[in-house]
Amino acid sequence: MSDILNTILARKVEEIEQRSRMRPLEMVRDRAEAMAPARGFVRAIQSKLDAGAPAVIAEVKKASPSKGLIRADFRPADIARSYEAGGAACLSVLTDVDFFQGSNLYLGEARAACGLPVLRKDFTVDPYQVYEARMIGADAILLIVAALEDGPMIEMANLAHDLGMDVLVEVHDIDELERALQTDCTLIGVNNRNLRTFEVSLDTTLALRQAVPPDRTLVTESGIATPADVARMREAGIGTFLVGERFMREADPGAALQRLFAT
Ligand SMILES: O=P(O)(O)OC[C@@H](O)[C@@H](O)c1c[nH]c2ccccc12
Repeated sequence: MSDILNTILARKVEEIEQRSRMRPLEMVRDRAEAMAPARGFVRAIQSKLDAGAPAVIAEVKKASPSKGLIRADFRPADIARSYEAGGAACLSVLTDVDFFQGSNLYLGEARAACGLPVLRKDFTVDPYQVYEARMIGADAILLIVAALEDGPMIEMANLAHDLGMDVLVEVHDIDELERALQTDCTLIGVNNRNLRTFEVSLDTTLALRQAVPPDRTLVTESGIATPADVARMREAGIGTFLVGERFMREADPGAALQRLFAT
């Protein structure tokens, strides 16, 4: 099977080999463990929800394999400040270099420019990356169930928690959701985009909604572009959103956030 997800994962394994030769695991682990405590990612979402407001995880995303270059004028610090002013609960920053034109540096720049908790958005397949995430300042990581066996998924979720980070566990269908529920992660992301075909449908979220237990928080991810999309999700009881492209195409991403979620 040579779909895009498999291509990315194969490259990721090489990338981790290269990185760990440059900077061995022990060094990354020591630095991760010496970091100041993480900002509470789940906590920031919960406080929006408690106030009756939508909780928006606003994404800092320059490009993607499906859309190519999304934002030419890409300054992560400015984007982060704009998102914070626009009422975002948290940020998500793409750090994958080869497929999303992301960077670990972008995460640091965005985080330093605001007070929001930041998710490192990458394809996490090895504990090395969990330590690395904390070392670069991440407050949360993404685990994509489609990319992981159960053992490593649970192990890396536990490691992230031990390092004080929160975890967003991403699923696309009911089988993946059942696997995700083996972890004790609060945030369950339902990706409306199929990472193998790039097809996007908000029906993905609606189909899985009932199967997410009440002690978890469903995060609807990808393809949210219009007030009608937001209304449809809110009518289904969903309050937490991960949005990238829609904001990245606007000069002022935070103002676009405010407009999209104005009721
Ligand atoms: O730009 P969009 O359609 O608003 O989507 C944001 C986010 O959901 C998407 O970037 C994403 C969701 N899961 C991922 C996994 C890897 C890379 C990217 C993603």
